[in-house]
Amino acid sequence: MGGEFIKPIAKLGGQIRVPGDKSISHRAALFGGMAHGETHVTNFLLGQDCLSTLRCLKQLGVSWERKDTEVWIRGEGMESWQEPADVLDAGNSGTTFRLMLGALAGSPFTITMNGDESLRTRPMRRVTDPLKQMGAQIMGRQGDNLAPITMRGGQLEGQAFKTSVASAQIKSAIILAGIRAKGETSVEEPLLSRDHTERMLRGFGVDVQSRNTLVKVQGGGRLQGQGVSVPGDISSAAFFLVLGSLVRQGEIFLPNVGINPTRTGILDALMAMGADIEILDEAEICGEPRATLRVRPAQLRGTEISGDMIPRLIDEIPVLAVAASLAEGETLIKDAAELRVKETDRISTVVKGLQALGVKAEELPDGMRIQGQRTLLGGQASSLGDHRLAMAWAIAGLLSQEGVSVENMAAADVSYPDFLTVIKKVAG
Ligand SMILES: O=C(O)C1=C[C@@H](OP(=O)(O)O)[C@@H](O)[C@H](O)C1
Ligand SMILES: C=C(OP(=O)(O)O)C(=O)O
Repeated sequence: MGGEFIKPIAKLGGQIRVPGDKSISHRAALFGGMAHGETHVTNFLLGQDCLSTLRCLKQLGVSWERKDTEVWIRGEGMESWQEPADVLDAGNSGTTFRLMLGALAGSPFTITMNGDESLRTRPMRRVTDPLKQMGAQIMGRQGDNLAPITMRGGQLEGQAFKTSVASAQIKSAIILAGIRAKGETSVEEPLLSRDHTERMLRGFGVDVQSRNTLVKVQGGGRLQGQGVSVPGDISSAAFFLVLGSLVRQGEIFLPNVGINPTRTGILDALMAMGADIEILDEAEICGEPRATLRVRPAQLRGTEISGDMIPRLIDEIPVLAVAASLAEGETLIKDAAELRVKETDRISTVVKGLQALGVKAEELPDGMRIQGQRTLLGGQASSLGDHRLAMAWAIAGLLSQEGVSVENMAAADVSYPDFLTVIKKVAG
């Protein structure tokens, strides 16, 4: 197997400015396209996923301009959206697919949404069912569950939904449809998922009520264009939090990282494992808290990660599993069956990848068990086209004894286009 060879490092230092938050960038672009007036986004993530959202908006007739990480969207309201002449392609992005469906459910025309090979295997009934109940007509493969999915939107009726999984994509799709529905729409989830939609919609002038796991919105709301300053992505910072904790020497500063409490499970988990992470210079801008994170090496110990912690660190589990491999004792991750429906089945792919690197890891139906060890030998690993795996295996390489060759490292472009450049700089 070829791949990108990532060699071990013993020390590192300095400052790493991680790119803009993926969830917040998607929402800034989409809400800007739904709004009236200009939305100016700074620190927009140039990952493939967020570029897919921008492309879909263009196909609907929304005009925007981008210069590096700044985006200007000239919204004319959802009423101005036009039936696209071609299929809307969400690429690898579940967020683009599900949030777009929700936003378009009130549009009186027909769209077809599709995605790449991975996205075409991911479950969509979790959003098509509620949107159908609200009044949209939807057809897709395997009982309207798999892309390509065709929808004819129209008059929607507000409804009260209870979801069986904690998912910000389901919650957001329903709320976005609810803005265009008659009456009240509410979503209650079993555990609190990330709340960027609720926070940002309030900034755009929509009256979104939320209490614990219940969110309500009244139909007929109007979005007003806004300035959105996107914080750095804590899901991207996670790779350096793990690296900085387990490297032998050095200190890293990560400025302007989003620390919304629905996203900081990774900080709680690493600190429970004994990590030396300090949160400095806290500030709140555009309704989203952010801070500088300082990380220093520490002896990590195994822990249990389960329950309401899971939605707060769901995308960080691949790199957390690498941390667990080098912690003292066992780490148990459970209640995380959602990992099976991400870009890959991340329970199976993470466990198999760790095993290939010589780690004792075991797959569980809803998680994994990992035996920590003193050293990680290294070897070969593949991203299997999953961006989070590509980056987790690169971190394993930097922390290994003999290096790791990562097949299809380019998958990282989905959420962190400069990752390899940063790693090479860090590795000297
Ligand atoms: O709403 C979002 O921006 C996201 C929600 C999560 O997915 P689910 O809603 O499927 O849990 C997360 O895994 C994904 O990376 C981004
Ligand atoms: C699951 C992810 O994203 P999405 O669902 O948008 O494809 C992710 O970024 O890890």
